[in-house]
Formats: sequence, structure tokens, C-alpha cells
Amino acid sequence: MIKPDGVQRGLIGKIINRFEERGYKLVALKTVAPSKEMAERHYADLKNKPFFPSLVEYMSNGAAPVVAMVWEGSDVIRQGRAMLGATSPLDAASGTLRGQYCVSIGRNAIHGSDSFESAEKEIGMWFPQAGELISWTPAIWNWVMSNN
Ligand SMILES: Nc1ncnc2c1ncn2[C@@H]1O[C@H](COP(=O)(O)OP(=O)(O)OP(=O)(O)O)[C@@H](O)[C@H]1O
Repeated sequence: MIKPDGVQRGLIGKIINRFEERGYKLVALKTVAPSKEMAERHYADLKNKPFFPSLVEYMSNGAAPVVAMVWEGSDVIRQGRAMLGATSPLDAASGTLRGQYCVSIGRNAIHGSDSFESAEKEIGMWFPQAGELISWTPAIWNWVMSNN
């Protein structure tokens, strides 16, 4: 998910491009203006953290939407997190998205699911309707993936 600061800063294309160029497949994409309830649900595991109220406010105040995406491909959850870089951009390796574009933990531009279980939960939350995920085969797929 591209968070409101990433959207405001015009980073949507750059972030999508990084995943496309790596060889991942985009199977769902939409802008969403999260309600307070959606933001609370998305970050429910952080509800006891001191920054939780400001995180929820920032995600849901309507200053910018988020871009929810589902990417598919080999090891995409772990590789996607690596491409994002450390949660705190000051710890993020240069060359990662956060290491290249961000300097503040509260404005780290992107969220990535951290496990298969959280990906399943988050996909269900942001893409609840049947048919929102599209199964398709890029024409270049055989040049990205080998069946050997
Ligand atoms: N100390 C903090 N101060 C302010 N915001 C924070 C802090 N720690 C985390 N956050 C915010 O909460 C989000 C979720 O924190 P979490 O620990 O789950 O990290 P993450 O899994 O790398 O991030 P995300 O879930 O957004 O991908 C962070 O991306 C960041 O925006």
C-alpha cells in the first residue's frame, strides 16, 4: 500500500515501477480514502503503541488517499519488504524505496504485508468484493520465470 505521504509526494509511479521492473505481477490496484475504522483495523496490532492515534489520524484524515495493491510472484512478501527497506527510513539501506525516498518513520511512504497470514487478512480487508483480484499472464512471463 502506498500511504498518504507517498501519494502526496507523487511517488505512486516510482513505487509501482520498482515492483514491475523486478518482475512482479500487479493483480489488483485501487485508490481508497480509508475511514478511521479501516485505519484502526489495518493497524490493529499496534493499538497499544503511543503513536497509534496519530498514525490512524494521518491514514484517515482525507488529506490524500492510499493506493492499495496486490502484487504476485515468487517470494513476493519477503522480497517486497526488502524492497521497501527498514520501517525507520534512517535505518533503510540506500537503494530501498524508503532508503531512497524517506527520512521519517511516521512518513515512510509504503506499507507491505509482513507474512502470508497478514497478506491474506489485508487483501480481504482492502479488496473485499469478488473479482477484485485479476488472474492474468503477462506476455513476458516466460522471460521472468523459468519452470526448470
Ligand atoms: N515509533 C514510531 N513513531 C511513529 N510512527 C511509527 C513508529 N513506529 C512505527 N510507526 C508507523 O507505524 C507503521 C507500522 O509499524 P510497524 O512496526 O508495523 O512497521 P512496518 O511493518 O515496517 O510498517 P508497515 O506496517 O507500514 O509496513 C510504520 O510503517 C510507521 O508508519
